Amino acid sequence: MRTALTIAGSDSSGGAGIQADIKTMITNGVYAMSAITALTAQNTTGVQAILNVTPEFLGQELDSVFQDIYPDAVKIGMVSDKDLIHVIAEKLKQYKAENIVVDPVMVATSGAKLISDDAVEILKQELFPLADVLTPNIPEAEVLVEMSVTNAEEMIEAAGKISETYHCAVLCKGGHSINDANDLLYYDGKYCWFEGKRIDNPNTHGTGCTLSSAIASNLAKGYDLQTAVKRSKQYISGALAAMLDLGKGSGPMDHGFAIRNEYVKESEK
Ligand SMILES: Nc1ncnc2c1ncn2[C@@H]1O[C@H](COP(=O)(O)OP(=O)(O)OP(=O)(O)O)[C@@H](O)[C@H]1O
Ligand SMILES: Cc1ncc(COP(=O)(O)O)c(N)n1
Repeated sequence: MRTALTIAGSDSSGGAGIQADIKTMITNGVYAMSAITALTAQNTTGVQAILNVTPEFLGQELDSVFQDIYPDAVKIGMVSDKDLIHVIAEKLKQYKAENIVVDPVMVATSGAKLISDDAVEILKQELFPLADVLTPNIPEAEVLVEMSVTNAEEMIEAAGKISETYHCAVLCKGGHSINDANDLLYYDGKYCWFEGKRIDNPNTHGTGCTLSSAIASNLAKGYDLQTAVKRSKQYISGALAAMLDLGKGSGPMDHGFAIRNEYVKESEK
């Protein structure tokens, strides 16, 4: 069986972070492992508290995983502290990790800041150059290129700049755009769109985590990047269309859709 590792924060409400990643990896047909960067006390209305693990402990988690069950792909989500980012970069290099998907998580759907200001710089310097694909949403792309992104042309320009700077593919996600939910993949100086109809569902807690984990799972299974993104877009659309409505704020998605319909059987092929 192919294997995937998520390096991310725990979300006590189960909608985002490690919990979303593991649900996604299972339903996308890979064995899921985790190295937790932080515990969050969080729900659909906000993030109430964050407790980072120590850099030493994160290093031990990564040693435990890499020295035993080597992951076929690695997804990196919330890492709020620069020393933690440093450890991740060192370990990914030491173990020659492959198929690295970096979701540059900055702000939660609920508005809470999930990364310290000085950590963004270290993320750019140390982790982005190791990534095979970066998956910023529009506000994150704006921070990374210091320009506003309000239409398709600006998405192409921003993704192109990020791709050229860090020498990796960039998937600029369109969930925050006004009209459709079209995502743009920029790689090797080319780009292509993955079109999605906007689903009228306010419960989008964890969409970014889910998409990046689905991409990592599909890369782990040996799909090329374009196919991995295509399958992952299909997965996130299915999870949103299931219209789960839990909690008082922007609720989580229903990964069970994949078990109830043919997605799981299909993903095992
Ligand atoms: N209402 C929607 N209808 C259809 N697809 C959506 C919708 N909202 C988000 N998506 C899709 O979900 C994926 C994640 O995109 P989004 O821009 O929401 O990322 P994000 O902001 O990082 O997510 P998060 O909510 O975890 O922070 C993309 O494929 C995007 O197109
Ligand atoms: C632990 C953790 N990781 C990532 C997110 C971002 O997800 P979202 O923007 O959907 O809240 C989050 N809220 N919590």
